[in-house]
Amino acid sequence: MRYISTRGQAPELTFEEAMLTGLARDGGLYLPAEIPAIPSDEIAALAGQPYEEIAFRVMWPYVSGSFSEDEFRGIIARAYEGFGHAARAPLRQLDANAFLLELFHGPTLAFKDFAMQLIGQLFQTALERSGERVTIVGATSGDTGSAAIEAFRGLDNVDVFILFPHGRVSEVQRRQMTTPEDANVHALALDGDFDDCQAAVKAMFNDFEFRDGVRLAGVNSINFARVLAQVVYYFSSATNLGAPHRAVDFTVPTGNFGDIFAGYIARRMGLPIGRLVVATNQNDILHRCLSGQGYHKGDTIPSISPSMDIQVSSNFERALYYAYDQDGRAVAQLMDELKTGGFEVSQGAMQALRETYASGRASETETGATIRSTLASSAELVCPHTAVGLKVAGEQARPGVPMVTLATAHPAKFPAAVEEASGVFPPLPSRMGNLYEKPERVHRIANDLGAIEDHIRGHIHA
Ligand SMILES: Cc1ncc(COP(=O)(O)O)c(C=O)c1O
Ligand SMILES: N[C@@H](CCOP(=O)(O)O)C(=O)O
Repeated sequence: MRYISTRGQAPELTFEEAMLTGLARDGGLYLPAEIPAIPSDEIAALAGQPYEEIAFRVMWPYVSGSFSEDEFRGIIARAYEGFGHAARAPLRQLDANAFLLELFHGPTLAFKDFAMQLIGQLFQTALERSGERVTIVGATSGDTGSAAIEAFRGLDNVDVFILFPHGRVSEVQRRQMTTPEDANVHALALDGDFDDCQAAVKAMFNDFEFRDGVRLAGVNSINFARVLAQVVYYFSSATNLGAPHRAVDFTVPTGNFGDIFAGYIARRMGLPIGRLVVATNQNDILHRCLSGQGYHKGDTIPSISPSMDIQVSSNFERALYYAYDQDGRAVAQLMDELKTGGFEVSQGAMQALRETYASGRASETETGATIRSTLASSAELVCPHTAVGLKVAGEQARPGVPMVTLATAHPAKFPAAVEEASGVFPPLPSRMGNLYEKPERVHRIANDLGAIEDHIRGHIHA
């Protein structure tokens, strides 16, 4: 399997090379040159299999040139052994056709663990083989950072630097990033918002001297391995609900578009997903775009679902690549226009997007009301991101078609917002230990590329 850039101007890579490379050298995002299809009978045979077996069968065609079968089975086993639920991604029924896919049983209580635990193992295997070391730099609005730190802390051949927006993540998210004692973990609180953090990471990748000098690697969803790991739970949940013999719809609380794009890949592989519904909070640039208003950046407004407070939705570039018939030049042109504020989507591309994606938004009031109403109707306390999804799923549900909403984080990651909405304080699961009592270690940093690069160069420990 070869991997190509959405902008068409970077070298083609293997899976392992693309995984260790992060952003393509033309600024684009890597994608498999072809998306392998799984025949219907093989999809049917996934029903009832352990999560790890489904993960192997779904991902194997993408990675087989880079890892042996035994290696990859071992990687998957180690990635998910620490999850707090035997099913890894259990489905919970809310009513006749409404389901929650619980993706928060991993070590940091968010869906990011599904991919990050896996790529932690993939990186270790690849780096031990090559004897190389890398510097991981990531941007987070809260969950990617904690999951990345958990997956890479303590490794000798990796330093992990995480940029998060100062004052704009929840206390639990911040503590998950600032309390690990490992010398290779570096939490950086940036004076700016998530988009500033993400722009800084992309700028570091585009500074080739810095990039090559520190052997930069990325674990944001610019890394296709992140997206690939998330394809698996679409298969595990849909086959549990009767796929491939019937279609299933999904609603995905969306910010950087990685999670919902994984659903698109699953659909292209043959999983009968009817609709993929993008659910946004009040930072609704994606909903506006999918409603035909173009993609135009505004100010990011802090919300009670902070992990989705995003304007530049990184993986939307991958969706545009397919909507524009895999025309890298057209994508590069749109991304150039985005630098100065935004772009219009052509009629043909808009039609292609609408064939796959529907969308909706939830205001702050609606998010809080959904946390309350879900608790009342289903005795289920949900996090604000999941509540955004449930509100939109309620509007988009179709008679007779199961609608699965992705429960992307545990409510205990956002206790203040959940308690204010519901009157119930969500306690941290006991496996999180004494997170609230541990000392924090964090470096506050200006939104200045030179200062960030200098800090990173000066703090690589290996
Ligand atoms: C809890 C939570 N829900 C939803 C999202 C949005 O996911 P994506 O960025 O893949 O669209 C995020 C951030 O990634 C998140 O942390
Ligand atoms: N919501 C994310 C933002 C980064 O997204 P990623 O999927 O590209 O890593 C977060 O929690 O950090």
